[in-house]
Amino acid sequence: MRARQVKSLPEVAGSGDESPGQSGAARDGGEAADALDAALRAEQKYVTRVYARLDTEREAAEATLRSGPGRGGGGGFQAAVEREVAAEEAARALARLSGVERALVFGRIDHRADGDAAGDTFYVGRIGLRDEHREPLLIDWRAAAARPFYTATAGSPGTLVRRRHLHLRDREVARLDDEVFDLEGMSEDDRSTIVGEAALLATLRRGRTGRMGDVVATIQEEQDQVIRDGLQGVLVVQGGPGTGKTVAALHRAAYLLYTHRDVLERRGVLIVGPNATFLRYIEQVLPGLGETDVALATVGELYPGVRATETESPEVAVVKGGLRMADVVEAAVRDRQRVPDGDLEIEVEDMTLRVGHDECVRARDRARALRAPHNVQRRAYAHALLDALALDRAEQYDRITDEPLEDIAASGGVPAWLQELMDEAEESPLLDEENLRLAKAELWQTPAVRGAIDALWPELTPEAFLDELFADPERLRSAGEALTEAEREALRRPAGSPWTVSDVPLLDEAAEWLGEDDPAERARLRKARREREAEELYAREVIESTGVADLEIVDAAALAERHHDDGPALTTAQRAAADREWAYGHVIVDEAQELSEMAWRAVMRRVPTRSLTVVGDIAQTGSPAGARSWGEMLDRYVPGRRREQRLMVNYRTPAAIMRVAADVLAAVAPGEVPPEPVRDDGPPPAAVRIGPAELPARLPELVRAELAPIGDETGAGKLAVITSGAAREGVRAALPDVAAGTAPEALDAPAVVLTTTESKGLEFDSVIVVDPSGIVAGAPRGGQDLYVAITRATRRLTVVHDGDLPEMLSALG
Ligand SMILES: Nc1ncnc2c1ncn2[C@@H]1O[C@H](COP(=O)(O)OP(=O)(O)OP(=O)(O)O)[C@@H](O)[C@H]1O
Repeated sequence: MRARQVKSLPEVAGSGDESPGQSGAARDGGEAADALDAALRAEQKYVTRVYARLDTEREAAEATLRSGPGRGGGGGFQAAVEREVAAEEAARALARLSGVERALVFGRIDHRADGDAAGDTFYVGRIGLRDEHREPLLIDWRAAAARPFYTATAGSPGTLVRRRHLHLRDREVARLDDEVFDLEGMSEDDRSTIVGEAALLATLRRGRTGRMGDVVATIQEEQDQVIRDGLQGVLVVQGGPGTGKTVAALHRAAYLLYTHRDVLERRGVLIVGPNATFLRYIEQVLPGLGETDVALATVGELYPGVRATETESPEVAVVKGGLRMADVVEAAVRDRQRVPDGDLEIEVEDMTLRVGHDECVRARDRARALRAPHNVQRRAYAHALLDALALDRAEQYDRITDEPLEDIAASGGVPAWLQELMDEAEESPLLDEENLRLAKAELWQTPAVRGAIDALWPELTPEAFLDELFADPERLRSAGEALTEAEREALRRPAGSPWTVSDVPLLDEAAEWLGEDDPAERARLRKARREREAEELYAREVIESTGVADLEIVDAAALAERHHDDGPALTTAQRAAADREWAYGHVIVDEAQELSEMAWRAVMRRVPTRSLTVVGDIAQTGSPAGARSWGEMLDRYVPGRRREQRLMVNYRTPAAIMRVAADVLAAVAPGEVPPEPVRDDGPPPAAVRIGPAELPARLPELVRAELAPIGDETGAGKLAVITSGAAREGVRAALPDVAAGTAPEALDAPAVVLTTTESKGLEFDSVIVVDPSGIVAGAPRGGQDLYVAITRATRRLTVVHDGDLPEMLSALG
């Protein structure tokens, strides 16, 4: 049973009193109303003060920005940097202060009195603010002092005597919810971690807007543990649908950046999510949480320069996602490092230059022995062959000039002085160092030589390499020994085919083996990186020495960048996203169950410190190349070193829908326990039988009927029609006016048609699932897809079917 200790004022009489610790003794209605008024007035006064402070700070930042860094003003580089620091600080402060207008203050905690001394009271909000005397006015939700607001439970309230939720409408205090902790006699129930229930349920009842809500005011204890877990190592967050995994992961990103800013501001945080729609869905939340330096990417975007969105058939996805592809890529790279079958022979200016087969093999082996990627090893191979070719040419020249003399010598007519010269020449090397260098350079410019070396050991981009591999059955056969004939056949496709999501980890793998293809570009990047680091160090020193060291709002890296190239300042996230070899300070993977083994390799490469948060639900794995267990994917990277947190409370799906979902879960993942729903509202889910022929007439009707109550209740509801792949075209034809797919506008539309894959991670007030049997039959993990589809609803679920309902939905029959 859940302990219900939350009362909305005015039920909690006396809690309007400023003195903490009073519990709700019964009073008559008049007194309670007075208490509520007094409480609201007192809180309004405080909230007004906090907003006034926000305005003052905003104006100050604006004024600094208006005066600008100033172009002139002398004072040398140091002064120029100082002015930039001030402007930079002001710009960042302004961005920070502007993003928090809504619900700036949302909580208050009262600590127990200590002897005669009154207990401390703190207000908790989206950022920290101090008054004009530098006294704390508002505590940042991520600060240690705010922690009890999230962690206190009836069972373990710590030193708290009261927690209060403040609900603001614009800048007005609209409602208060109090929780008065009774220190005696309240047993701790597992589910009593759902604290602030009234505040929570109010948040949950809000209509969906197509954007993930900001739930910073109602973070729950089990989520708080996830958010504030340490930075080091791998944290796995396993939880059923709607348990707030994404919410917790986003708040964790904000929390980590706040708490470990020193490490993370320069290295950044990467969030990997399932699809572009999903990332769009969450990206507005991050600035709201006070952070902008977080890079978001799908797996299809992990390799700079490619944005893959197309997926493959399950068979191809399984092959491309499997670890054996790492061997295939390695073997295919080695296949591009050839020696000629016999001797290497090249026609140059009427002369046949020759390098013996054995020498070619030695050159290749020496190049391969270098611990360097293919394109770098190629240079060693080319040098060795050029050496041999230059020598061969010199010998041939030598023979030509020597021949007439040798003829004379053979006839015994060589004068002594000439014999001496010939002996000397015999002993001295044919080419000195300088001549060798010149000869090699010249040969390198000769098309026949360059062509021969390119053919043996070509310089390769990952794109060209993979394209050629998949287009050439011979290459696939040679490199794909680890695969079956059918698997190799599955990989085949015409040259120039568009990149798919499962190609991206392979491009990344290939890039590791091949290395940068342009040494000059690589050197330029290295030099630029070194210079920027020096600038950053300098900017940091200036920031510290000038005393504007409220460092959380000054980014030395961005400042140095601006100084460095005078171009637009790039954020850490932007720089990181453009650099394949960027090492992030922390990586968060959401819907992580979908990542293939090859995708995990690409992710792990981006975080050599193995500081990761892995968020997902094994029972929702839809991708045939995705995870069956966390150990299967992660153990090889962090053997025995991962922590696991489970989220067990479902904040999204009402109990009646969850009962149906539980049957599906039992069928597809018998070991998994469905999360317990918090909500018990909304109508029972329904099944409607509609044949394909009737869809055009009846589906629009159903959509209209579903949208009407949503609109009436909140005015901002959302509906999704989630369909099987097989029924998709029919559904779209039946709903020509309804948005479809993952285009950005679709999120803002009142209704949208999606496939199960597209609906991953999203939620809607009302969901119509079309063709459940088709969903189950349409993919190797179709049952999991159905589980995902029916758990997207926050209020209403209708299942449209033609034949019999699948067995696992029999509760709807
Ligand atoms: N503490 C909370 N207070 C208010 N709302 C919450 C809280 N935690 C989660 N929610 C809400 O519950 C819903 C589900 O959260 P979220 O999308 O993070 O779940 P999830 O575990 O990622 O789900 P899925 O696995 O199905 O994608 C969201 O609307 C979120 O705002």
